[in-house]
Amino acid sequence: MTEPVIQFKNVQKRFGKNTIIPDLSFTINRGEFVTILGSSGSGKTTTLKMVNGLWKANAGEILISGHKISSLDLVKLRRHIGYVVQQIGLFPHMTIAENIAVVSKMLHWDQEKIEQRVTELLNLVQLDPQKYAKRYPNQLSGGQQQRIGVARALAVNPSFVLFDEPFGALDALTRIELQKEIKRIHESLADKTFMFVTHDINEALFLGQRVMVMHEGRLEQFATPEEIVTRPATPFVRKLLGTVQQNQNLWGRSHD
Ligand SMILES: Nc1ncnc2c1ncn2[C@@H]1O[C@H](COP(=O)(O)OP(=O)(O)OP(=O)(O)O)[C@@H](O)[C@H]1O
Repeated sequence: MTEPVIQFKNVQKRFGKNTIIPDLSFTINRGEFVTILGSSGSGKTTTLKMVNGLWKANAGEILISGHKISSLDLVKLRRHIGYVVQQIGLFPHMTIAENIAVVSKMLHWDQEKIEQRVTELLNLVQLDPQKYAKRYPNQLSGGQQQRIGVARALAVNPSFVLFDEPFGALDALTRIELQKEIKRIHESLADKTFMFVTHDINEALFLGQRVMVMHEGRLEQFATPEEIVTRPATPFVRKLLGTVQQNQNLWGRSHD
């Protein structure tokens, strides 16, 4: 059964005199993994920030689990929303375990429950708790730090997790490894809704059960990867798909 959990209805977003998003409508269902793909400046991050209330829409309506976002307590809302970004901002003076437990501590979970949860999360992101819990962030590789970012975002069991280019700074092999991990994690957690922003078309098509393609604040297509590839809805989507072919051609030529 599909259950709408994130709905945008004719949402408009302006910064000063600039209209960044003129009129955006879409629905995301519980448990979906949606990727947002688009050119730079197309409004992907702005869209994510409207989901967790960091930005307010200038017009239209945003509904979270059926409630108007304007009627929700934003502090409570954000506890139900994990956020993973490229510069994950782990606290350098805190151990990995302490970094993961920041929000649980704020919510006054007891120590035993916190320790159990940290162990569970380190196992989930495939970092041995014995080995990593007491380390500091600068003792981890970039890929391992991103795994901690994912663990921290999941710490208090949020219903939604927003990812903003989390793997953008990683080398290609680590990136592929983490893409597989995040897909596995989504499959292993029932009913978690993931929204994942990326510039990388392969990443978007691999991860998304549906892919939202944005251009200049507009939704060009919102469909399954298969549909996007076989039936691109607009010239922009077609051009985007063409870049994959162009890269393959470049690669082919350099190996002639
Ligand atoms: N706080 C702000 N004040 C003014 N303009 C902003 C602000 N934040 C974003 N913008 C503008 O809104 C537009 C959309 O930005 P946004 O960050 O959502 O794009 P994006 O698709 O995530 O881009 P990128 O992939 O480059 O991160 C850009 O033109 C940007 O300059």
